[in-house]
Amino acid sequence: MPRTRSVTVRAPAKVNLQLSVGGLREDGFHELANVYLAVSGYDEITATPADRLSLTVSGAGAERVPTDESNLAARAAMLLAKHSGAEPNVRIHITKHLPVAGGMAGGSADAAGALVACEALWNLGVTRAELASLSAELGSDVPFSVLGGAALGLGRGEQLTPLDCGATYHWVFAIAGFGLSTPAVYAAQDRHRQEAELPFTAADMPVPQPSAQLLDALAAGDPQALAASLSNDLESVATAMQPDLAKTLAAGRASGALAGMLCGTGATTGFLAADAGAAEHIAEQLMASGTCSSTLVAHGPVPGPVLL
Ligand SMILES: C[C@@](CO)(OP(=O)(O)O)[C@H](O)COP(=O)(O)OP(=O)(O)OC[C@H]1O[C@@H](n2ccc(N)nc2=O)[C@H](O)[C@@H]1O
Ligand SMILES: Nc1ncnc2c1ncn2[C@@H]1O[C@H](COP(=O)(O)OP(=O)(O)O)[C@@H](O)[C@H]1O
Repeated sequence: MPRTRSVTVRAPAKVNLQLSVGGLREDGFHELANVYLAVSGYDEITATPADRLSLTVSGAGAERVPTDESNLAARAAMLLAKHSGAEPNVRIHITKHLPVAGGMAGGSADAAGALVACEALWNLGVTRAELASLSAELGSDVPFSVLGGAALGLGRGEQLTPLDCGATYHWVFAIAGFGLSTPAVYAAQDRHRQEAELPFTAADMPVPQPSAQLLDALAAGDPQALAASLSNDLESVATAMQPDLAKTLAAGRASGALAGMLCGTGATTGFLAADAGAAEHIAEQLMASGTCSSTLVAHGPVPGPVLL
């Protein structure tokens, strides 16, 4: 029996511990070796029975999120309804806390949250693994947002293998006052490779591989070793597009972070801290530096979307 009352889910952000970008494929996506970690910053997604599909958004950056059928959460509800033969008769409300176009997979979190909320509302008995596999058509990051935890993502990021984490890792995220478009950053990386006369197509480049050093450090629960293994191939091109990011990275590193890096395609920067106390200190220093608009102190791994 479908539920008659609202279902609310909180859905986490992600950080990429390794983002190795291989060649451009004919379908317009890049081959990746993408190591994901779900972290404790969340959007909330509420699904309420209704006589048609509708969507509203509130919270930070809500004015930059579409409320029509292009919203990833609305697309998720339509996809699940089609898959299960249900009618997408649901009112979805998203409360944004995650940065929009921030490289933390906020939109993917909203899609994952909508899938989990609608699955519960319509009482479909679809497993989390099925939701993850279904969700790949919504976006490359959405399957990870459905599963959470830590995982290696191959292909365009959607082919997931769960990873062991030997510890909870503490992070500070510096939210920028601007966003960066994911396709624009990937395209800038391709242009850079072409201008440098480097190979840039999947036909001419090897498939990127996960770093054994990173996976060992992650499993060992050693933040110092993890810090030494973090990498993001898109950091230099994104920093060239938004030079202010270099100032934020410098400020976080100077305040005692074990490492600082761009989150995905940005514009958020992430700083790994030795422990929870160090994370609070780094967040204070980052705000005092004036190089970001806000900070998020978070830890990971955390599970995927959870019913509240
Ligand atoms: C860079 C990453 C790292 O996790 O995250 P963000 O920084 O955006 O959060 C992802 O690759 C983003 O995944 P996602 O945001 O789901 O992207 P999608 O909707 O699948 O694709 C949007 C566009 O990004 C580019 N794209 C995406 C994934 C990929 N492997 N190669 C690409 O070239 C393509 O131009 C594509 O049209
Ligand atoms: N539910 C959603 N939340 C945020 N952005 C969304 C959503 N649905 C669609 N979008 C669009 O996707 C773009 C990327 O959003 P987001 O997922 O926040 O960033 P990123 O891909 O950098 O992690 C936004 O600029 C917005 O236009």
